[in-house]
Amino acid sequence: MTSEPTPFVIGIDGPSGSGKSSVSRAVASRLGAGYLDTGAMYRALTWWCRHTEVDLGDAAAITRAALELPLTIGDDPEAPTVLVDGTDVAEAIRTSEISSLVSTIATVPDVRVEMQRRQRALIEDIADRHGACVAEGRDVTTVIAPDAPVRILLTASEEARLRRRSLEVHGASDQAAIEATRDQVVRRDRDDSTVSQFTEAAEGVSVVDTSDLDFEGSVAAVMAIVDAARTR
Ligand SMILES: Nc1ncnc2c1ncn2[C@@H]1O[C@H](COP(=O)(O)OP(=O)(O)OP(=O)(O)O)[C@@H](O)[C@H]1O
Ligand SMILES: Nc1ccn([C@H]2C[C@H](O)[C@@H](COP(=O)(O)O)O2)c(=O)n1
Repeated sequence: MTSEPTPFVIGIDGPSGSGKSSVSRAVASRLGAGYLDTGAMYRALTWWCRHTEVDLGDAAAITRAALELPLTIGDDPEAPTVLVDGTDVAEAIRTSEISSLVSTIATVPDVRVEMQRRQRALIEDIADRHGACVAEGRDVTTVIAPDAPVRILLTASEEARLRRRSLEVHGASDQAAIEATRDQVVRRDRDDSTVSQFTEAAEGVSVVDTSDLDFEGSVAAVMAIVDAARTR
């Protein structure tokens, strides 16, 4: 009798601008795996709260919105889709407004419980259907999938992360562009790290520092860890 191969889960956490989303998508594509961007789920909830005029100072109202959130998230790493109540919000959730508000939502404890419940179910489903799932965020390696066979903390220096994000958002990395990006990177990480541990690797989590790597180098470093785990 042959047994079914165990679905393979790769968890990648890290601070803002470390390259989690872009590297995770590239790795998932190379592996033919499904992809889950857990941060997109918090962003979608933030968009939904704004859209339905939820008071962002009211934690109970935000929690109710999280429980009711009509979210459909795609798992194709080449084209990850995010629909809320049938509306395509993939672009709308990346605005500076959502980036600056999302931590307020993501630090409500009961919101996290609901999002983590959804994320565990999604990872299981994606891994079952594709044979493997690359899931990225802030607490995948520690809370959502602490038993995943591959767990990676993708880091980069604050300077590198600010430079990357300001290039992406403002098309420049001069001092003015860096200052305009600081809130979305440094303040957001400070707020987010009050509820998740993504600045230091938990036991058993491999660290990939991308500060001095180019994008392909970051992908290759993650692939080397994945390949080693697959042949174990
Ligand atoms: N060596 C590198 N490794 C990964 N990404 C890099 C690298 N150099 C530049 N980048 C670029 O940095 C930018 C930020 O990457 P990405 O959005 O994947 O980060 P992130 O960790 O998911 O950030 P956030 O949590 O804020 O969404 C992207 O435009 C990416 O192409
Ligand atoms: N597992 C996760 C993923 C994300 N968040 C929060 C923290 C971020 O500010 C926000 C958006 O994530 P991003 O798109 O920047 O990766 O969502 C979290 O708390 N836990």
